[in-house]
Amino acid sequence: MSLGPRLIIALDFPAAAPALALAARLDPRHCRLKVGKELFTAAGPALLERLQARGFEVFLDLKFHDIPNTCAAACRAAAELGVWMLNVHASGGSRMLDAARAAVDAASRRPLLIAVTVLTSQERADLAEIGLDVEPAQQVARLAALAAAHGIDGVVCSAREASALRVAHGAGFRLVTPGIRPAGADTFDQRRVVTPADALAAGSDYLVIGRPVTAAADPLAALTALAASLPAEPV
Ligand SMILES: O=C(O)c1cc(=O)[nH]c(=O)n1[C@@H]1O[C@H](COP(=O)(O)O)[C@@H](O)[C@H]1O
Repeated sequence: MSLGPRLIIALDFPAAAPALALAARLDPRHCRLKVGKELFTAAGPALLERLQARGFEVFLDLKFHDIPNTCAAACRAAAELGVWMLNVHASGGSRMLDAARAAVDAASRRPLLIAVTVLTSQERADLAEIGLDVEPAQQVARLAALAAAHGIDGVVCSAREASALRVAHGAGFRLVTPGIRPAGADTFDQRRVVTPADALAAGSDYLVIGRPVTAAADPLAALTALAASLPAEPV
């Protein structure tokens, strides 16, 4: 099974213009694009249409987390935008996951439905603060098992957890890993970071990369260097 381009560039921009400007320098054969809360709130579905018209597959990262009915309706609306992938929070629980899955299953072009486990910006102390006295890896394993049991296509996690999840859930379970940082790069607010090559070696299917590319003085050069640090795309 070909997974297509493994790199997903996070277009975390405040408006359509800088996002389109970067997309114009990228090749849909080499990467996919992620549109998240900031850009989608600012630019809306029209931007998705423009990116998709340029041949990009889009991960719409709105991390829905709500009562089952509301979450399912949001997933239905997102699927109608023709996106390749969308996500919900696994911690919304099994009834929410079932409702989200039923909504995407009914779509004419079914997107991949991915569940966010523990945000890559969180470490043990962040979980303790919200009443979870566990290591992130343990909570990720729990939430991934819940997602898998409810027919979700995969999870967002740190690549630190990827090898254990690959063993637990097998080859078809998509592992989407943000918190990717080339060695020595600024981690910013991320905590569970992994280098691009280590993330792939650990079994990540897709590497989500934002600021190491988008905040670089020359984003294209940063992306080229990053891609060069990886083994050739498997086909
Ligand atoms: O769902 C996501 O994409 C996501 C989940 C997560 O646990 N951590 C995480 O960083 N993300 C997103 O991945 C991107 C990472 O961006 P950088 O930290 O700039 O590389 C951001 O757009 C985040 O919203």
